[in-house]
Amino acid sequence: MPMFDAVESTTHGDSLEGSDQFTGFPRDTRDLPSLMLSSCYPITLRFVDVCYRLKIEKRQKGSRSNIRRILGHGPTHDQSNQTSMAMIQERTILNGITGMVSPGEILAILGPSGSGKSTLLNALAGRLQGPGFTGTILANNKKPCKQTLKRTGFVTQDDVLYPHLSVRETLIFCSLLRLPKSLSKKEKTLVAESVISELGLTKCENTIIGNSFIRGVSGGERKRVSIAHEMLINPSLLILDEPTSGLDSTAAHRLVLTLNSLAQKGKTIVTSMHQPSSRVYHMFNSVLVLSEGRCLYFGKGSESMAYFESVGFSPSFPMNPADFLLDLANGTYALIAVFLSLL
Ligand SMILES: Nc1ncnc2c1ncn2[C@@H]1O[C@H](COP(=O)(O)OP(=O)(O)OP(=O)(O)O)[C@@H](O)[C@H]1O
Repeated sequence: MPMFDAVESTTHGDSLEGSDQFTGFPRDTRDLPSLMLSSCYPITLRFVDVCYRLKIEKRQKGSRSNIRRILGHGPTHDQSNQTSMAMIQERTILNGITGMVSPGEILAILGPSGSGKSTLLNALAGRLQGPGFTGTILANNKKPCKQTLKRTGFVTQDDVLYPHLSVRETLIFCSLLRLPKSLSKKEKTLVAESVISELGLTKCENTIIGNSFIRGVSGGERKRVSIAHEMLINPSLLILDEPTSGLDSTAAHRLVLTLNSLAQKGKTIVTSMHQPSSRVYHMFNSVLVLSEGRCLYFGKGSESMAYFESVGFSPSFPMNPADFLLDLANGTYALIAVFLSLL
């Protein structure tokens, strides 16, 4: 891809000649803003057999005594003995998830609530550790190193932004905090301004963020600010947890168009999504459908319907592929349980 020309020679290395180790920004910052959004170090992300198991304490009679404790009526001796009879149960949150996504592509993780989307995104971002986590995650065929993790932007479901700052103040403030010391204050401000323009936030740059008590930017603009916040570090891999939740179909479409334009610039994008419209669905290069922690489908979004038709599942009338996949993942079709048990 032409936009990778600047880094082609270091495709699998972790040193970017002539650029900052932290951000991949060019050291020569004369044309910093435009360069920062157009060049990035390509990351191909592969994940193989990702599993996550949790040990969960299942209390047999504890819930009642817990309520009594909250209400200030401490448990009796007998009840406290019952509480201690807790059973440890193992729960599988992710079960053998495999897939990959390349620079320039959007991988969408679809699935009903509780199917493991956020857990998988956390795993891909290197935020999931502990004995319950197994499997392999590779960035450019290597275990992600510190530099790769620094080039990973993670937009969480619940963004934490300062309600009293304007969009512009928020991004300049974050830019001053997050960008390396090698850049001057003026350069950091330029980076923030360029991100504001890239994310289509110019119109509301002087509006305060706000919260449920103070009126501020709209829900869609707020999501864009969260993405802009991560864009400040010029990530090669951008992971987003439900970036369209709470948005209407048009705002969601606009936001995914923005993600698409970021992907076109060579970024690798992984996003979870609850209920994409069909026009949003068609913008995904690949789709991974989760159902109770298992992978129901991984492949091109455009081929999912043909695949399910080939194994005996097809809707009785034309419908949005995303709705159909979610119906399948929710077990709406009786035979899907049998199909899942064969996976
Ligand atoms: N640390 C934890 N302790 C107990 N249960 C957990 C933990 N982490 C995840 N889970 C459970 O794992 C399941 C998957 O959670 P996850 O947040 O990944 O789902 P999700 O698909 O992102 O859901 P949503 O769309 O509602 O955000 C849920 O049932 C959740 O309760």
